[in-house]
Parts: sequence; structure tokens; C-alpha cells
Amino acid sequence: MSAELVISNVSRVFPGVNGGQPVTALQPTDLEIPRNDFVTILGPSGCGKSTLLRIVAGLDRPTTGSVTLAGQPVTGPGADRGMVFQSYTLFPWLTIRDNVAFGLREKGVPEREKWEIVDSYIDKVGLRGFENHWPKQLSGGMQQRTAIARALANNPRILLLDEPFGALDNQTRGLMQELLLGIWEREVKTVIFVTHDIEEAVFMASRVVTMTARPGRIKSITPVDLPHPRHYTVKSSPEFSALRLKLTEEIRSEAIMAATDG
Ligand SMILES: Nc1ncnc2c1ncn2[C@@H]1O[C@H](COP(=O)(O)OP(=O)(O)OP(=O)(O)O)[C@@H](O)[C@H]1O
Repeated sequence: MSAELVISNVSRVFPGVNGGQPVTALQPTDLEIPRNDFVTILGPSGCGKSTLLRIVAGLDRPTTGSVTLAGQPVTGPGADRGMVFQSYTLFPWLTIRDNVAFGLREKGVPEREKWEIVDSYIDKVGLRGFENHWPKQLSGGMQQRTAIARALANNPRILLLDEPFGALDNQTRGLMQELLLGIWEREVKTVIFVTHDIEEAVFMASRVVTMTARPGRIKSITPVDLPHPRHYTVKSSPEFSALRLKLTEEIRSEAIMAATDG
């Protein structure tokens, strides 16, 4: 059976600004993601993680290569891909409930069904009681929970998350990891999750993809065979520590290169 998402020979070169040199953001990259896989992408700053995710989202076009989702070429953004970014991207003029309903309204889902779906996702992310609040009345963690509910309510084929917990404090971040993983364990979705954080990458993933320093390409793919449901206490297990150590060593040399580059 063919993979759900196929990234084939995808590279991205940005033209130079004001006659400057072109910037290679991503070297030719191949990656196949089976249905219901949870892949985390880990790499030093500037290695092209966001560029790759934006190409899968259809927000940017590759210089070479192609992306197919369920056999269909990706040529632009679509409701089959749900995005969550690091910065809070809720619509400030809509309540939490209307934010979560946004994609369903666009799709023309009948009213009753729409609100049933919206309310079930508001429950799943623990925002019952805040439905009629405005985004600015919510903490960063609550805003990201809304963004996750908004993406999932659309029932996308794949969920794409770019450092979704990067702006949160450590406590909130840990809780958000458990929340998202719990939803994935119950609903099973194909997910790509970009992060700088090794512990987060291991905790969430069924496979961790590491990237080299800029211009990035895939350096390794590490399966994470820790059992589900995963509780945060798994982070102190010997298996978890071994994976963290392996990935720390891999990423360290890349981070040093990135830090000393240019
Ligand atoms: N629109 C653009 N025009 C020119 N260069 C770009 C553009 N977008 C990204 N780049 C460059 O491409 C490289 C990869 O950027 P990208 O944002 O994909 O990296 P990243 O791994 O997501 O970094 P970070 O972890 O810091 O977010 C960087 O050197 C960046 O400056």
C-alpha cells in the first residue's frame, strides 16, 4: 500500500534579495509517511523545517520535486491539511466557538452537525466554559488548544504543526503534549510535528526525523517504540533516556555547525 504522504525530491531555493546569492533552504528531500503515523521533525534553527512543512501545507512551492497526499498532488492549501503555527493565529474578532467552527462554516456543514462537532472538540481540548470568550481573554496555552480544536474539527487527512508549543512555559508545554498525544491515541491521525525540543520530539513521535544544519536534508529516522497510552512518567524511563541521548548526539553536531555558520 502506498504511503499517505509522499515527499519526493523536494528542495527549495529562495532567490537572492537585491542581487544577492540565492538561499538554499532545503536540499532534495524524500520522506514517506504512512497513514496514522506521528512524525516529529527535529533540527537546528534555519535547517528548513518550516520550509518543508509550508510546502506540504501548500503555502509554498518546491523548487524541485513534488508532494502527494493520498495520491493527490499538493498544489496549494486545502482543507485536507490542518495547520497549527507557533504564533497564535486565532481570528481575534471571533469567539472561541466561532473560531473552532470556522472551517466547518467554510465547508457548508449544516448548522446542527457543525455545532455538535465544534462542541465535541471544545470538550476534547478542555475549553468548556470558555466558548464565548474572545481569544485575547485566553492564556497562550488556551489559545493553542483552540487552534488545535479548530484544525481537528475540520477532520483533515493530516495535521501539520510548526513548533505549536514553542511559545509556552514548560509546565503548560508538558500538559499540551499530553493533551495532543491523548487525542492522537484516541482518534488516530497522520501528524507532522516540527520542534526544536528533543524530549518533546521523542515523547510525541512514532518516528523522529532529524535534519542536518542549513541547507537541511534528512539525516536520520528513528522509530520510537515506547508503548501507548504514553504518560509523562515515560520521560524518566531508561528507554526514553537512551533515545534522548542518541538524538542529542545527532543534533549536537548539527547545532554546532548552525551556530558557527556565517
Ligand atoms: N521567504 C524566504 N526568503 C528567503 N529566505 C528564506 C525564506 N524563508 C526561509 N528562508 C531561509 O531558509 C532557511 C530555512 O528556513 P526555515 O524557516 O525553513 O528554517 P527552520 O528550520 O524552520 O528554522 P527555525 O527552527 O529557526 O524556525 C533559513 O536560512 C531562512 O532564512
